[in-house]
Amino acid sequence: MFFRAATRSLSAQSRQFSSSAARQSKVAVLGAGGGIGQPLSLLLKLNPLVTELSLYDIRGAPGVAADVSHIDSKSEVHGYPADKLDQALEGTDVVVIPAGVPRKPGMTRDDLFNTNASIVRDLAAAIARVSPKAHILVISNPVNSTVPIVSAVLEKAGVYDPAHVFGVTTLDVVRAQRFLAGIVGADPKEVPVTVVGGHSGTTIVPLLSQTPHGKGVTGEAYKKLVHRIQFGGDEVVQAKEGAGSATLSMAYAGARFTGDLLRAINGEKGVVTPTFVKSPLFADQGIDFFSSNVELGPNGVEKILPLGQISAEEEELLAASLPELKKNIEKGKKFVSQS
Ligand SMILES: NC(=O)c1ccc[n+]([C@@H]2O[C@H](COP(=O)([O-])OP(=O)(O)OC[C@H]3O[C@@H](n4cnc5c(N)ncnc54)[C@H](O)[C@@H]3O)[C@@H](O)[C@H]2O)c1
Ligand SMILES: O=C(O)C[C@H](O)C(=O)O
Repeated sequence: MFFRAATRSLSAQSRQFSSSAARQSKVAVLGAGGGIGQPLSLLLKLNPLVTELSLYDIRGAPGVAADVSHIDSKSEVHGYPADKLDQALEGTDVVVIPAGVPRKPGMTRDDLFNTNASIVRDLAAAIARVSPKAHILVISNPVNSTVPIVSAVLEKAGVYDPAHVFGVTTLDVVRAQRFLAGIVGADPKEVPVTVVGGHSGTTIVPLLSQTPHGKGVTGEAYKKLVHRIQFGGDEVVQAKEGAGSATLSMAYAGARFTGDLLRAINGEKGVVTPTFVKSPLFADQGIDFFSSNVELGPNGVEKILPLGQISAEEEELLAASLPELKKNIEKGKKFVSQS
């Protein structure tokens, strides 16, 4: 039931809600002019649960908005240039942040920290001031650090609600399902995979043993599959040869997670998907942000689900992920405390 909800396709979401009365949901995209921002804005325009779309970027958002606004779905679209961030955020229920620089070959996500940390910090400060009750979906890398940055900025401003801040790790789930399906010859929708931990290299931990198809992949094939899921982002970065990282698959993943949240906000029960949130699961080890299956509800994070039974190999992957995750989280927190 949980997995079915988490893996529902965008078109299924649209079909389900196109005829039912939904509440008003204003969604803002910060970084809407970029490689992810543009197709993400397109996909959000197609979601009937989005009633107003607010597109902001320091470059090009009014043009993207004019273009997307001609699509014959119901929502209103407005574009805002660099000096109109506050207007873009006014009255938003959900803010999705793909603003920031992407990797080039040879870089790690952490190499983006110096540029993206201040971008995300400043956007979070504006959200804290203008729309403090909004749900914030962070795509900008390094997610393991940018989510703690957003959280710390909101905390400093006295408006932090941990149930409203999410790191979007859906692309790891999308990849895990696609790659596993390719190996076992199944439809990706039928091979749901929970991916936990963080969103970079070895902090990405797929729990393949929890699915019948995943359990059947062993030995060298298992090792190769785990590596491909953990380093799928590098595959795209290398193939794009310096022109950026995943944009189209990320737009799909971002729209899927936003759609999941909007369905939960609209009262649908049993919407469960992995996301990187403030979490008690490893807090006793000083890791207070972690991605795991989360049940979403009208107020965002409804319930953080335990990892469940995992294999000895997954125990090892998890143990290997925690020190890096802890370092990334602390780096984000320190950046805000020293700002
Ligand atoms: N979470 C994930 O799974 C995931 C997947 C892919 C990419 N990413 C990350 O998403 C980010 C964006 O990637 P991209 O390929 O779209 O990059 P891009 O360079 O194509 O687009 C980024 C956009 O952000 C805008 N921007 C920069 N500073 C801004 C600010 N202060 N306010 C508003 N907009 C601003 C730029 O003008 C640009 O249009 C990168 O950090 C990338 O690493 C995350
Ligand atoms: O790999 C990247 O830098 C972008 C993104 O985090 C991804 O997983 O594709």
